[in-house]
Amino acid sequence: MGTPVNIIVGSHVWVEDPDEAWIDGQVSNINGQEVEIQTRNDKTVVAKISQIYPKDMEVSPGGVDDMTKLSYLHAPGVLQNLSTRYQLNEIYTYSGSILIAVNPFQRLPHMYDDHMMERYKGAPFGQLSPHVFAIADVAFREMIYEGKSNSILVSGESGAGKTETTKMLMRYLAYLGGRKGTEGRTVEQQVLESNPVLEAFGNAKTVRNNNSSRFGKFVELQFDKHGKISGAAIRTYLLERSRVCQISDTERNYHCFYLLCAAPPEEIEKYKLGSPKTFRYLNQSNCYELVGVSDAHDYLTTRRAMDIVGVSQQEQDAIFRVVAAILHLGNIEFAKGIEIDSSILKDDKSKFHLQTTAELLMCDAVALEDALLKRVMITPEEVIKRTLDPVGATFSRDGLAKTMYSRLFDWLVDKINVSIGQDPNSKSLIGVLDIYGFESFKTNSFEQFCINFTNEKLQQHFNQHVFKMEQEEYIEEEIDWSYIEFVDNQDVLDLIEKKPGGIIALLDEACMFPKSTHETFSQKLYQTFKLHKRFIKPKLSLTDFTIAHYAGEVVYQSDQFLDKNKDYVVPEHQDLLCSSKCSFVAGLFPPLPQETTKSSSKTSKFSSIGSRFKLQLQQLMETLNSTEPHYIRCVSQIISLNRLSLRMSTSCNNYAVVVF
Ligand SMILES: Nc1ncnc2c1ncn2[C@@H]1O[C@H](COP(=O)(O)OP(=O)(O)OP(=O)(O)O)[C@@H](O)[C@H]1O
Repeated sequence: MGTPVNIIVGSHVWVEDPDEAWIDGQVSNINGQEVEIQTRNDKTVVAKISQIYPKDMEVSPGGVDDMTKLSYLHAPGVLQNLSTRYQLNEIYTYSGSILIAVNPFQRLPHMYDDHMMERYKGAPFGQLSPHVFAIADVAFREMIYEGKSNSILVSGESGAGKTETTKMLMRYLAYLGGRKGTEGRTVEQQVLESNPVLEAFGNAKTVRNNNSSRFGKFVELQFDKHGKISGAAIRTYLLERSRVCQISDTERNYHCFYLLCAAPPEEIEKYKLGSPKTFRYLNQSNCYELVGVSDAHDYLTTRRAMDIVGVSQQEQDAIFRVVAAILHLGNIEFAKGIEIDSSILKDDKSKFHLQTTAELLMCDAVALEDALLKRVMITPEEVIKRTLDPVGATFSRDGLAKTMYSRLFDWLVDKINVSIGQDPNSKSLIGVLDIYGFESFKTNSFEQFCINFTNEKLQQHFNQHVFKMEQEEYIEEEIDWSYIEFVDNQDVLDLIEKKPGGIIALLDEACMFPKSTHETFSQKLYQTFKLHKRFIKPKLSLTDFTIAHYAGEVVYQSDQFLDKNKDYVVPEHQDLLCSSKCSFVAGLFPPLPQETTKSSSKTSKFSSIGSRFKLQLQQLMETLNSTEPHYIRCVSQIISLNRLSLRMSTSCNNYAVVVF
């Protein structure tokens, strides 16, 4: 809705434009609720009066460094301000206490050098130009002077600059809380060096970003009573498992695969590797190299970073053995066997890759073949070996690759945490959250569902924070605050996570019931949420479903929801790797706890990715709720500024712009 000001003939206004999102012009005629505008590009546009916005003619040509200084707080005004500043290389702008960071897509070393850090150290907020260091500085000072834990939440869509921003925050906090002149591996050094390691194993090239993090991350820096970093913990969320086996063209698999293929010759020989083009898990896309990146160089950098975060040479060797094994595993192909629904290794090449996989994983080659091709079924009468057809065997192979990779990633995170060490006596912390932003693609699967669930949670946290700030401000000014509107998205959260009866609970139920399909699951959703105002059944599909999220409607394709939700390792794979002669590999597959009683039902044994993720999010929210939050919203480029949806908070000026 347009801002309620008097629009008359001659008023300067903003109106929507299909090319530029918003264009300015002058009102030339008013006819009831319809207004005619002569736009800057000499077009005549007719729009409803409620759809136009007054243009601030007094705003300085360089824009304002804080949106709350704008006369009119509306989407076109805010976007215009960001755009003006961006053209002057001012990538940071405040909106009250929130920082908006526009991705510069170029290195700006002078913005982040030691001199800059020194300038921002202790400077009152708002005294200097908006900057990521200023946010970190406030968090640090609040922690020191008020003894409070703080958190910095970095959000934005893929490629917007969250990870780069997070790195700057960590560097600045390490600068403030580091121990100068300390020899050896300090906590802050290890935290900073954990980046290249996690990026090698958790980042990949996507359509939008050459170095896209395919997991969420919360880094908790613990401080001692002198304000020095005394420990740290890294928590990661929901690594994209499907990428290990499936990539679309122009994208790449996880960086580590290409790094290893570019390793020094003796390692290539040791792991029997070759060009990435020869591996199925890599050659589904034609993209092998990244402009301006040397995989050979990054391999050595990753190795060095692993040294610093405390991964021993022996462990590094085992890690890359598993990475190589996954590549060889992906090259094992299957053909139909003689018996019905059975399969055999397709050819000699497949036999070679099976043999190599077994050697690298230090397990028995025949046992590996059996684990890929057969399933053991235990009935009350007997134990039956069932064979898998080639489709089933391929599915089994990919399942094994994904499980190995995600366990390897979790191992690395645990190792980094153990080696950095926690400070049990720390009284305060600063947490930095770098997590995937809201996603809505042409096809949206379980991953998007979880990502958007996360964003609903964070949005609620943000709403609650803004509401609290507004209340405090009103109380201070002795104004009745009972009429402040509280924007709430609890209804979407209930739809997703309510127990029983939410989508995650229904999905778990479907996964536990052997006869369920994505069709029956979708039917159950349609029945249950027939009247839910946030749930929509699309007219033309029998299995898709739409959720009306706070940031817009997203249509989800349910066909892989059941598979992707099952947190299940095939017992044959578990047994195979648990008995590997390599203690590292065996350690990734620790023996499962024995069933103690016969009555332990399916329900208690069943574990799902969705429910585990829900629990992780709950814990994250508890941590965030116990901290003083600060927000940074990253925006990918000026073009996406136009798409940026903005919502205005109802009252308080300081927190007036709610940016998604
Ligand atoms: N402050 C910055 N200075 C220079 N370059 C930047 C900055 N922020 C982002 N970039 C550039 O944009 C690219 C994408 O940024 P980044 O990886 O941080 O995005 P992201 O929001 O974390 O994306 P994803 O969600 O896909 O991981 C970086 O590789 C870098 O080239």
